[in-house]
Amino acid sequence: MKIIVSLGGSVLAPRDPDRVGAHATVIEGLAEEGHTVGAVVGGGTVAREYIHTARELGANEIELDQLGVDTTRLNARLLIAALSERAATRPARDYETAGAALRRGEIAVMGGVTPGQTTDAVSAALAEYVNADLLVYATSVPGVFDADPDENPEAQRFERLSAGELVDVIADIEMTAGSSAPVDLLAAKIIERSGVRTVVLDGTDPERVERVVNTGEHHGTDIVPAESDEPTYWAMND
Ligand SMILES: Nc1ncnc2c1ncn2[C@@H]1O[C@H](COP(=O)(O)OP(=O)(O)O)[C@@H](O)[C@H]1O
Ligand SMILES: O=c1ccn([C@@H]2O[C@H](COP(=O)(O)OP(=O)(O)O)[C@@H](O)[C@H]2O)c(=O)[nH]1
Repeated sequence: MKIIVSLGGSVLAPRDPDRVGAHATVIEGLAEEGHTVGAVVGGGTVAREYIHTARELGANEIELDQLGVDTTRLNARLLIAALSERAATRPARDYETAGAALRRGEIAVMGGVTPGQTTDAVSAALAEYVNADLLVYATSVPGVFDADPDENPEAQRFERLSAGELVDVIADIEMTAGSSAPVDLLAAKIIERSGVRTVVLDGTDPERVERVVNTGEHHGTDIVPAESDEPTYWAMND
């Protein structure tokens, strides 16, 4: 299968070499099993530290986003450092470069691409560009909820959402540089138009990524194409 894995910066914990190494081991394992694998790495706490400081200094949101992009590329280099020579030697800065690496049988690694989005959108765009079979968001919560679970203990996790429903859920989440969301709005729209099979799961344990790829099993949120005849969260709760 052709798989794009979006590694949330909060999950990669760049100051923890064991965590970075564990994610690299899973990605390498998938490649060794014959899968074509691309990884996109987020900015995490380091990005947010830079963004917070620069915001205090009066930088605008585009300047802050660019700081975030640069930080995601540093984190991407950390993942590359943990991967074997199967991986491209530097983070791809555009989708053509990443796609060419995948065609050569390499593990492509990306960070951010441009201001006004997050690496969630990079992951969705790369998945669409290479016609991926599966897009996995390894984030810091077990899926998409009807409210921020870190703020609302009553938040309910969606087992399944259509891509259109995902857009509706994400649309109200504030988007400033460094803001948090399980999937950003542009990513949700790209997932909707491309119909790429998508799963949002808690990637703290990298083995969950391997399991969803090889068995389809997970305890996160399935984002299914609109025409899916299986009931989604709202249908079940009418
Ligand atoms: N509706 C929601 N469903 C799930 N998580 C949400 C939602 N709204 C906000 N969040 C927040 O989004 C965070 C995940 O986004 P983010 O911090 O960008 O993680 P990552 O590093 O994986 O990209 C969660 O920790 C959660 O607090
Ligand atoms: O293509 C991109 C990727 C990232 N970012 C900026 O970098 C920050 C960190 O990226 P991301 O949110 O994906 O990191 P994570 O949430 O995974 O830590 C984002 O909030 C944006 O401000 C951006 O502007 N364009």
